[in-house]
Amino acid sequence: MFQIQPGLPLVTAAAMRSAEAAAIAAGTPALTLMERAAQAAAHAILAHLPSRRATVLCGPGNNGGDGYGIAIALSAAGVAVTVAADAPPRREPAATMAARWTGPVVPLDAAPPAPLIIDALFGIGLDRPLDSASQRAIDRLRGHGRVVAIDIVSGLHADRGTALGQPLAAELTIAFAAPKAGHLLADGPRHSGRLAVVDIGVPVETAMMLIDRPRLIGPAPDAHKYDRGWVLMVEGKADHGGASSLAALAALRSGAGLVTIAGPGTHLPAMAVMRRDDEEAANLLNDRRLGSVIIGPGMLPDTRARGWLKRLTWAGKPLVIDAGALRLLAEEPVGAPSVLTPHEGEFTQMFGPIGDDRIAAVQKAASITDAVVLLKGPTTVIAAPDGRVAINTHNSPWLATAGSGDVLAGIIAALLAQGQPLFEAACAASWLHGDAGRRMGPGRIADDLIAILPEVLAGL
Ligand SMILES: NC(=O)C1=CN([C@@H]2O[C@H](COP(=O)(O)OP(=O)(O)OC[C@H]3O[C@@H](n4cnc5c(N)ncnc54)[C@H](O)[C@@H]3O)[C@@H](O)[C@H]2O)[C@@H](O)CC1
Ligand SMILES: [K+]
Repeated sequence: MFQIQPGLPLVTAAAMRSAEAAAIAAGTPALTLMERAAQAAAHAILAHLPSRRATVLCGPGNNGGDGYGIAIALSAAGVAVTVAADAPPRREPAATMAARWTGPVVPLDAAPPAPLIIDALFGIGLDRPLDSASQRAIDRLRGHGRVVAIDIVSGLHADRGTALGQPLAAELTIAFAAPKAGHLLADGPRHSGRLAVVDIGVPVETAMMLIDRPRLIGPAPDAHKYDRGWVLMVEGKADHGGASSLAALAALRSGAGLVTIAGPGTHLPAMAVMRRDDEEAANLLNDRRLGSVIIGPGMLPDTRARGWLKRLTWAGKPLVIDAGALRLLAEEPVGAPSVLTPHEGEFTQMFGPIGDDRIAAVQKAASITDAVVLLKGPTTVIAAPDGRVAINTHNSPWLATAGSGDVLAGIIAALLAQGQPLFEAACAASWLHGDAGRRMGPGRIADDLIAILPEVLAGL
């Protein structure tokens, strides 16, 4: 039913450097790349934040070189530009670019406030906290002009998004060739402003992507309810029953044809949901029409949960393992193809502290568990054991509400039951869940997220 778009490629600093090296080896001189970058950035600046006066902060490396190139292009377009730099770059191609600039240059400590401030101090080469001269210039200009960051806000770690110092938050970031992971993680989103990606003729190859809107293909005219996916929800504790109901309903609302709840309770969250006791439900695992299983919402790590995980390992159906069931994985790894959906607390309990490098932490977890791991949070990171990584920023703080995770588990299970591969299902579900969140507002609860899902699907 869904076609998952590959998404926008995302790069680390290392991937960007090898793409650049490949472009240079294929015959494009580094100076040409810098000229293209500067032209494209100046063009974007004139289009998005036109101004008659600008200060360009130029650093010691190629990001600084881009800054000189931008200064040249903006001056040619009639903007009064002052470059602020403590010394011109010494390495090529930045040195050549800087030598072409014949306009005013002042030391960083004298950088004049201007309606437009262009931050070309450091790009993907920043490897330590901002030096004191750069930090002072940034602090002095903060609040004294609209800021455009070149490639990445100076002072953000290109791979982790963590702030190395107190960077100048930008209104617009112009990224070359591809977004960097650092734009989207940790401190990245609140410092980067709008992100404009400009083409400089450097093709990037990467196993990392920014999740994009999935495409919905309606059911075939002769589709049977089983073709639309049959999900089994292993119910949690009766007094946590709400979690299972939310997951079951979310699976139905995101397109599953049929949902069966396994457990001794009596509550049915919708007319279309069937209930079977544990023994009957275990037999369903032999039915080849059963597409996926959710285990964990509302569940305690007890004997029943352990029994189910054993059965599920043996059955081999695609699983969504969430909440209570995650805690059991340390004692009993699950052999079936799985998507694990921990929040930060659960992740830390399972794998130890996340640390600064969120992507590396999730990649490691995927490799240890041989499962797709989806780490929930303001920026969701998903990793597959084969090394693929996806980041989802299409979300909303309204998603931080009780039961929201159960809804996500239900959406993933519906997509798995429809035959989507694990990684793709997790990526698309994360986007759909985020889109529902964006349609929420004050006073809404997880039940409303489910009610919004048809609207989300209709908007695809
Ligand atoms: N990758 C590409 O294909 C292209 C990259 N370009 C630009 O090149 C940039 C990368 O250039 P570089 O590798 O020269 O790196 P940067 O310009 O980001 O900075 C590296 C320089 O800063 C120094 N440095 C690092 N951290 C510091 C700190 N905290 N305090 C003081 N000095 C510090 C380093 O020793 C080095 O001299 C990109 O971000 C982009 O702006 C563009 O010119 C176009 C092509
Ligand atoms: K920069």
